[in-house]
Amino acid sequence: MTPVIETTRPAAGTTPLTATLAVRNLNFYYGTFQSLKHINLDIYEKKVTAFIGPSGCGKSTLLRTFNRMYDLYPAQRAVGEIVYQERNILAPGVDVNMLRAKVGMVFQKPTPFPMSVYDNIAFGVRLYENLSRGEMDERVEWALKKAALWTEVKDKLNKSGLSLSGGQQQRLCIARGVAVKPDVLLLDEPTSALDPISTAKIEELIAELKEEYTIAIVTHNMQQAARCSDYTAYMYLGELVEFGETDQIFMKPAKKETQDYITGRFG
Ligand SMILES: Nc1ncnc2c1ncn2[C@@H]1O[C@H](COP(=O)(O)OP(=O)(O)OP(=O)(O)O)[C@@H](O)[C@H]1O
Repeated sequence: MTPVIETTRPAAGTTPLTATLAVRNLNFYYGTFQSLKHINLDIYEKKVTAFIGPSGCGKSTLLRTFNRMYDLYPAQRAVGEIVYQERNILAPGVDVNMLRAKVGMVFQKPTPFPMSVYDNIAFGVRLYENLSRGEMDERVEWALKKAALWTEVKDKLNKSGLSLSGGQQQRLCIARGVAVKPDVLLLDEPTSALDPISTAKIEELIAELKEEYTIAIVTHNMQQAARCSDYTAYMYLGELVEFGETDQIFMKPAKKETQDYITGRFG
């Protein structure tokens, strides 16, 4: 098969992989509608996993199971196992607030809180830690540096987060997620509302963040998946069609459906 999209990342190393999240026979229901069917896959530690597939195939639904975001809605139900730190996070009795601190999420549309840049970061940290003012200042600076935003906002820490540009707001949301020191960052189409320069900044940021965090990203942009991710999952109609190293998925997909989707012959 001819290469479909060239990837430029180095080949995957030989270091053994650790599954930060192990998804086992996961099914998901919106009321009576089943939107995920028997999903099995591992999200590897300190790797970027991209979820691709046509609209409505279940990418966001799957991402939202990883920190039980769906729990906020009574008719939504996940059945199966997602093992994180040797525990099934779907089981009753899991501390969902703690889970969401460890498995943070950034949404498609930037969602800063209507408060200062500083407080956007400090707000979440205060929920979990009791830091002195000096320690909090350090944490805010650290998180903004991690999100490659510090130099742009260091003189505007008391300005509203909503006064920043769209790209800056999205990096503020990433800083907010990173500030509570999570293990996993879930990014749901994080650049779809951004211009190419902001998109490039977020992609660079993803490459840096994966040194320390496990990242799962939903994207409609094939080039972005090819550029940013180490592993790619192709989904269709609630099923996981193919999962593998990004190079393999984009250059030599095993399934014809995957090939058709990434070459644009589908949908
Ligand atoms: N709140 C909801 N209530 C009922 N059905 C829903 C709800 N949210 C999503 N669905 C359905 O679940 C399926 C999966 O939706 P999901 O949003 O996960 O897809 P997606 O792959 O992320 O799509 P997109 O790329 O368009 O964002 C779709 O059939 C959708 O209509």
